[in-house]
Amino acid sequence: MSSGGVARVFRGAFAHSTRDSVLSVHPDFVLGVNEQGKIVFFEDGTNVESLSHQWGFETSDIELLAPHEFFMPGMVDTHIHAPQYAYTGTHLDLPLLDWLNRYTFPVESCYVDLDFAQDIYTKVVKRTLCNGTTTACYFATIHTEASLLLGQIADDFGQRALIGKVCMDQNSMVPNYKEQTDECKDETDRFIHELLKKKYALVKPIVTPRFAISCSSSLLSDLGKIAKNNDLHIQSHISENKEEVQLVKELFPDCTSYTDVYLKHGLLTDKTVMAHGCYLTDEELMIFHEKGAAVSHCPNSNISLISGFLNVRNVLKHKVKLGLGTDVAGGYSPSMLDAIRRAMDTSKALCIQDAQLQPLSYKEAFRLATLGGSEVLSLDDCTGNFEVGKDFDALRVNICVPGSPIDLFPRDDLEVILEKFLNLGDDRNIVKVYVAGKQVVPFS
Ligand SMILES: O=c1[nH]c(=O)c2nc[nH]c2[nH]1
Ligand SMILES: [Zn+2]
Repeated sequence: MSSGGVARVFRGAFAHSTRDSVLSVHPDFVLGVNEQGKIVFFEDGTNVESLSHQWGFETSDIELLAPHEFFMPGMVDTHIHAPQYAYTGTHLDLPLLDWLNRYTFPVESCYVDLDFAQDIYTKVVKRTLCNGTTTACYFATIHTEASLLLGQIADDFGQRALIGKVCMDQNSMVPNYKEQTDECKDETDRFIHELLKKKYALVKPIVTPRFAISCSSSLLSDLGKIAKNNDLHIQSHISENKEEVQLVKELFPDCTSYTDVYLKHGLLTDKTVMAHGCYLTDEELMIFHEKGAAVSHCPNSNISLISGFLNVRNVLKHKVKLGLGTDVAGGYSPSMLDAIRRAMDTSKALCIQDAQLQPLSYKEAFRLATLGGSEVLSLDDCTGNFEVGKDFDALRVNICVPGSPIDLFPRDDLEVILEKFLNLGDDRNIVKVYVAGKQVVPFS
């Protein structure tokens, strides 16, 4: 395309969320992307002539979408365990703590083997990208080298990612899967500095205490300091299952709540994302709000491990930042479309129990999977929707691909098409994926 600051121009239907609107649909818009992958204009299709003069492109160079196609923002998986992809879709017969001991820790301990890591990590990055996850917030394992490898693979395939080397110095059930406290702190420092040294444009480290049960108080404090000194993101788990909440109470008797454990150790900041939160009290949600900390709602995992139901309405009422996570492999699906569907199912299940509750709409679930996720990861200045100045992270969706699981009818408008895609679509309908303006699916 001609010079003048625009590298690609698309024209067709767009759907996204904004700060003020849970769903904004534009049946005929034009969007321009510059060489740096940033959106430089996003306007009504009737402005195309003046835009072509202003930005110096030929209208014949515009990429036109078909009537059954639309763009939506790439989805943000705010919580996924890359190593657990090795057994996704299996091992869902035990509650959380038994599940960790029986299946998760033995598998995660294998990532000392970099060939094994390379295979699984390549597959999880490719699978999530094909399913429309343009940004992923990953847990890796305790192994620094394999965690760095996950960062390299995400960078190679062009996925935006936060990568966490898992920190744990307590593990009575699988004692070979933990580190000594000092070693864990030193390796976390090394991981952060090695990853930052790579200067990947879209891949950054995130401080990752596994959860309060597998970390000593001393390790939690060290990690709080590391995050503060390096201005880093933090991720962990909180209040997923009743047995876990009870054990945390016993392990940290000086703390008033599970939230207080992380608060006291400097781990609850405006760059913190905590997965699950099914049993957070209103007082704890108020602390989340005050600190600007976020919750990752992982509905597939919450049901699969029989953990609990997160009341999304109550989280939103407390103005706590909220996004969706697949939580592979406690959640059996790596697709954020599944997370959207399970979030709506969970909300409806809660409505069966309480007729006063308002179910989550598909529009709200769409927002959580896109803009909400970007807010959770404090990346909403660069991704989450099609605002000018943000990176072009987008899915080109085609409802009428061969073998499509969706049928369209003449009266289906853009909102109906979007709703059908969210409820019925899959990776066959996601014909192209862009991250920061670069086409990353189909793979080059
Ligand atoms: O769903 C979960 N998956 C995990 O790997 C994990 N570790 C601590 N708590 C956890 N919850
Ligand atoms: Zn998890």
